[in-house]
Amino acid sequence: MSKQHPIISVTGSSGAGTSTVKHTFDQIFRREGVDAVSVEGDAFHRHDRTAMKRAMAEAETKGDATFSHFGPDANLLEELAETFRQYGENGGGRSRHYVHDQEEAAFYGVPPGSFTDWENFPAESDLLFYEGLHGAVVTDRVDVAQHPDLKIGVVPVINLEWIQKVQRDKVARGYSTEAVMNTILRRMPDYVRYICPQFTETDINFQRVPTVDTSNPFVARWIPTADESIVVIRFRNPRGIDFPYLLSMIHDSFMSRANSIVIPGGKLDVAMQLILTPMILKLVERKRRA
Ligand SMILES: Nc1ncnc2c1ncn2[C@@H]1O[C@H](COP(=O)(O)OP(=O)(O)OP(=O)(O)O)[C@@H](O)[C@H]1O
Ligand SMILES: O=C(CO)[C@H](O)[C@H](O)COP(=O)(O)O
Repeated sequence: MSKQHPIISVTGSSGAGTSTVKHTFDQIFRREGVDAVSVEGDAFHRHDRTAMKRAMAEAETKGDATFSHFGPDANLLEELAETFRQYGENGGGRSRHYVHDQEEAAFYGVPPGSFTDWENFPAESDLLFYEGLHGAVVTDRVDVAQHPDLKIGVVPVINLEWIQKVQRDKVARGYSTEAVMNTILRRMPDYVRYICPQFTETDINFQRVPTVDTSNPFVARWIPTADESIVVIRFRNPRGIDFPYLLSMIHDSFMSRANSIVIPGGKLDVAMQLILTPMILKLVERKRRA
């Protein structure tokens, strides 16, 4: 945590919607004139796609069929924690991009499945914004969660998360349903051990819940729309959250617990703006005063 160089982390599983939520943050940053350095969690994968396949095959020869991108050994979590620590100390650090598909390859100029070179952060920025798998992770070797000043969880209920992953991986990344199912199965132990526990570390969780039948996510032909879902927003510490204001601004919202508000799916963007803008401004004002 740092007054001078604050960090916001948005954490979610693969397909949860963290990249989508980044657009909402980008809008807030642009509108409020906040200069944010962006870090994608995939930049801290340990291996490129070819090396990852090799590492998975090697693990399998040793009887481990669950080596995955969700776990600590497939990622540079120490480096991620060190990047957060360094940014908090002096605003410095570096990142890179993991290129998933042809479109990104055309943009970054390196083939799908590879990394761009590491690049240093610009000399001046207002805050660091992380979006990815491990923004609030704690393992026996590393504590990433201690660094961000604001931690957000993006956590659709699991059937919906799988539908989002299957559709995105098939349409945008060219994988078959079978291949995505195998990835989900491989990652399950790490999902339980390293992804889920993060959502007790986060300050606010946004959990999208479909209101249509998603009981077999592997045959769904489209992602339930905003109108076909509700969102549960849960605050770890509800003190200081102006619930009457949120309830009055978000039509058809209601409190389901003392620290949780439920909103119609179509109001997610406006709810995020109402909730997050004052929090972001507080961090930036604290920085400018420090
Ligand atoms: N609130 C939402 N409503 C409808 N569709 C959504 C929503 N959030 C995400 N999606 C869809 O789900 C898919 C996955 O979302 P996204 O790419 O943002 O996930 P991600 O968490 O960034 O995944 P990864 O870490 O694997 O890149 C996309 O097709 C996206 O359009
Ligand atoms: O979404 C992911 C993690 O957030 C991807 O599964 C990971 O980045 C590896 O990608 P690929 O399987 O396309 O090489």
